[in-house]
Amino acid sequence: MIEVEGLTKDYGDVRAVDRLTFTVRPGVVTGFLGPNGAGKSTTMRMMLGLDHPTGGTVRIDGRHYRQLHDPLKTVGALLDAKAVHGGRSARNHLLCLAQSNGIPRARVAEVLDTVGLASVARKRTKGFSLGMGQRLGIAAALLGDPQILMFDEPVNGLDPEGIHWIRNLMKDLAAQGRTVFVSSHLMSEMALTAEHLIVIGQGKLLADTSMTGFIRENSRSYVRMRSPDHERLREVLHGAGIDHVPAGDGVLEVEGEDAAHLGELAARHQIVLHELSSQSASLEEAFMRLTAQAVEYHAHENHRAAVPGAAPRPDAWGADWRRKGS
Ligand SMILES: Nc1ncnc2c1ncn2[C@@H]1O[C@H](COP(=O)(O)OP(=O)(O)OP(=O)(O)O)[C@@H](O)[C@H]1O
Repeated sequence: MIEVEGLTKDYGDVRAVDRLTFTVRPGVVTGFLGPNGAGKSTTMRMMLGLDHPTGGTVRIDGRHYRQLHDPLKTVGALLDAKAVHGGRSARNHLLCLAQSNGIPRARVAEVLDTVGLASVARKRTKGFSLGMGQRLGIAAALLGDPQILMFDEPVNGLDPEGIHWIRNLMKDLAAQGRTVFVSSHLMSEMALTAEHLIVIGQGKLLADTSMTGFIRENSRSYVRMRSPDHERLREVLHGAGIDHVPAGDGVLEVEGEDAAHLGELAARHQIVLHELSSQSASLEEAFMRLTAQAVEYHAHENHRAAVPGAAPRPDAWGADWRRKGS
């Protein structure tokens, strides 16, 4: 397992990671979520001994990364898929890694096969597509057959087939009893992949919970009602002491009541309904609600999404979650 305790990283005046404490356990895929600039990559780099913490510790199977006898056989990582020498073939890249880490050559063919790159193994990697590069990075992570795997944004830029493949691979690795820690900004993807979640914002831990618990605790369930007799419906709801919020287009949103009760109430007052539907928030909404105050980079047109207490705006997702500097 991976144990993070009080992990802190300052870059000058910027506190990128702020006293993080959590444990990543084997047997499940653990998703690592956070807005751009939340500190995910910095945390992963510190886990792998690539950055020095300002404070705190990371233990991998009880040891610091630098104390591991066979690092590649203990923990495999995909951090930056582009960090490959473009002049080398995929096979040679992996052979070099295998040789310098005491891994049998035969393992190279195995992992190339696992990631579906066997047919292009002798091609230079500089001609590789983004997806092929990601697959090669994953092959390198799997090379030492490690029990612990860390992937930073593994589905970035992949097509649906590639995303589907990585999702199944993560689940298979976890089902084999391995520890799988994966960061992503694709919430919908994480909902399909991860069973446990670590959520951070501005370097701080916001949630350490199961996926179902996270959605239950942070999402909002409500009923959408729409009637041609909008004003009268509002009066009836008001008269019954039921809070409701107009959501545009004649829609009213009601929290804390079930749809059947609201439908019967409308029927008793002979109010025609054009819509009566129970809504429960997706992971995207839950995540945006939780991190609304910790989002570092906002789209200009959607400030509302980051205002504390403002209603979540899933439609603002793509804009809010653009990479810094893009
Ligand atoms: N080498 C560095 N020097 C100075 N500041 C840095 C450095 N690396 C990261 N930071 C800052 O630390 C904070 C966390 O960055 P980090 O890249 O870890 O976040 P992230 O969650 O991985 O973001 P993203 O999703 O955009 O990749 C940001 O404010 C970033 O600007």
